[in-house]
Amino acid sequence: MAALVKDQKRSEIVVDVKPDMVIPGTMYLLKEAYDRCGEVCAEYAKTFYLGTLLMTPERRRAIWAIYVWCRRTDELVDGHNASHITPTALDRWELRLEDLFAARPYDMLDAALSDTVSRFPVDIQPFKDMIEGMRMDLKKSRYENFDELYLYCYYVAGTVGLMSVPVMGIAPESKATTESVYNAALALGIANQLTNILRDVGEDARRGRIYLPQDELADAGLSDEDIFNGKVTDKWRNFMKIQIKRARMFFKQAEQGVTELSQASRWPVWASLLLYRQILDEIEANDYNNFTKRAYVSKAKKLLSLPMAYGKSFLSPSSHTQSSLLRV
Ligand SMILES: CC(C)=CCC/C(C)=C/CC/C(C)=C/CC/C(C)=C/[C@@H]1[C@@H](COP(=O)(O)OP(=O)(O)O)[C@]1(C)CC/C=C(\C)CC/C=C(\C)CCC=C(C)C
Ligand SMILES: [Mn+2]
Repeated sequence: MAALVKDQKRSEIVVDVKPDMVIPGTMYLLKEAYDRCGEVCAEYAKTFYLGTLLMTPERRRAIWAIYVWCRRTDELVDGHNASHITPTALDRWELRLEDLFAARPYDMLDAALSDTVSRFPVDIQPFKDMIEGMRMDLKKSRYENFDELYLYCYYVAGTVGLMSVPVMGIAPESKATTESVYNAALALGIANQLTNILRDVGEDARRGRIYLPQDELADAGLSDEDIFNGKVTDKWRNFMKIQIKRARMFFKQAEQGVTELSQASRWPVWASLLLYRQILDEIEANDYNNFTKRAYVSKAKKLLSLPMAYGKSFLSPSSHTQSSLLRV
């Protein structure tokens, strides 16, 4: 959060940015705003930031602006001041979102996103839905079944995919339907969030939260108490195997869509997909102890993923002979 608040003074300068009208000084301020988003992104998500460097400059800075808005939204409920956050504060954050979509940004980071949404066909709904996910997080700490958990994952993570595709762009030569690409983007968000949840079981339990389907826990002969006790048993291992399998299924679903994105956008997406998916391998390598051991992908493995992602980014989009993703 320090990176977000570091330049509060400068943040008061940018108001009412009209993207295509050059008011003396405005372009400079906008550049500064985007640069700040890049810095935040580099600080919080180094590998992902590296990945964005291959994108076209306009797309790259737009993704940074979206990243920063998501990070700030998450910080509202997970950051240092989280205990003071009420649904009213989230309502105010949503009004601020509406203002920035109407070209009335509140601070410099909002100004960057305001400019982004004026340049790319980004819809406000996924942003509103992410705020809804944060509201859900404030009032709910258990999920009855996978449907309920899926909805939460859509709100806080699937939305990121929907926000990003209009910026990343679909390859002009792709024959895939727009709908299928959005579905893949949604699947990547869900896969990432399920992975997050499986990695953080212990950490979340210590905050009294269990983001696992209660009915599936019961089917596996497990209760909340077992999670709070944090003992790795065969019941737990079997339960985890099923959860990991499902997360991998969503990653698989996402894979086909990555190839349909514009060439320069594929690398960062492949990189994040490969990196995040490896967290699941690490949970297995930890013998499913996600209570006291944090699954962590080593720097060496991370580095190895980058050329692999780069290679995959040259796979061609679907041709007219591949039917499952066809654009109609
Ligand atoms: C066709 C196709 C596959 C297109 C690609 C679509 C795409 C770019 C999908 C991105 C999916 C993605 C990276 C989702 C993020 C999921 C995530 C980790 C959400 C986290 C939510 C809250 O969880 P929690 O509080 O439990 O987690 P922490 O303990 O706090 O970590 C989030 C933290 C919500 C906030 C999300 C972000 C800060 C990430 C935003 C990322 C982007 C805008 C960039 C996406 C671009 C790339 C290249 C991955
Ligand atoms: Mn969080």
